[in-house]
Amino acid sequence: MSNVLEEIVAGVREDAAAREAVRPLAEVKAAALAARPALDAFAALRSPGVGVIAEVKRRSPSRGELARITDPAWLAAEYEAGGARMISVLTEQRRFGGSLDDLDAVRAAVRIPVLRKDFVVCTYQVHEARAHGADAVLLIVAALEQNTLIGLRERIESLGMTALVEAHTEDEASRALDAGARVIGINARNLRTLDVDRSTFERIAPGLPTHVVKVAESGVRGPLDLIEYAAAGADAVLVGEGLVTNADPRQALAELVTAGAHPATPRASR
Ligand SMILES: O=C(O)c1ccccc1NCC(=O)[C@H](O)[C@H](O)COP(=O)(O)O
Repeated sequence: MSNVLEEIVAGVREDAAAREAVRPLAEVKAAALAARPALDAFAALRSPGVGVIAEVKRRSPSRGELARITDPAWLAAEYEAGGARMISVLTEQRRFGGSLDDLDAVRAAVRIPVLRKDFVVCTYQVHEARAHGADAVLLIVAALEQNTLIGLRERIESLGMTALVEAHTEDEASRALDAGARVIGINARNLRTLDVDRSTFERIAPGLPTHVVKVAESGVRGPLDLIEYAAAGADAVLVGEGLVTNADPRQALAELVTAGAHPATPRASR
């Protein structure tokens, strides 16, 4: 694990333990079972065109403060109106400024699937995601032992949600496949240097089987970046900074969606 990832995960474990001390697992499990059934994020990502997963992202280790998001529900509704396939909500608090309150607000504001984007390392967080209305949950291969990765993926899917399994290298992509992932994100952000290298996707994605949904994560700042990822086989892109720093996120999103639906993109008619 890189140092940044290790530090983030250590904080996440402490915070999850603190929440569990207040609201025990049994209670969260009951709330997850009582929640409205999860929407089918897998189907949403497989529909024609290159989909956009639009992220609610306040700040990050690599870029510091990105945007003062005072109303995540408004932002998510703008994303939905612009044509987003799914909303990604960063719920990690210490380094990204997110929270489960953001997840609640976004869930209540949109009809499309919502992803809990966090550093998920235990089953408590998975049940918590469902209890707060998430339809999909991110799992980062680099943060997890293989048996834990398999267990968490199975738990996510047993609750009707979709696991987006994130890889940064060929080895991690093959671990994601071995763990049974149906949706694999290739993140172009190197977790040691935090630099973004979009060629990571074109290096790794062609090695993945066609039945796997491929999500290109990080580094999309405009339609040309989406087109580049689409040419390399992306089914969807995950975009944070390029949207939250734009004065008109709905318009910025709509421009990406238009590019993703263009007949020249490989997925436009699929
Ligand atoms: O964004 C970071 O600095 C970061 C650092 C360490 C671990 C994860 C990090 N980001 C999470 C993400 O994967 C991005 O938020 C997501 O892919 C969107 O990226 P971007 O469009 O470049 O904001």
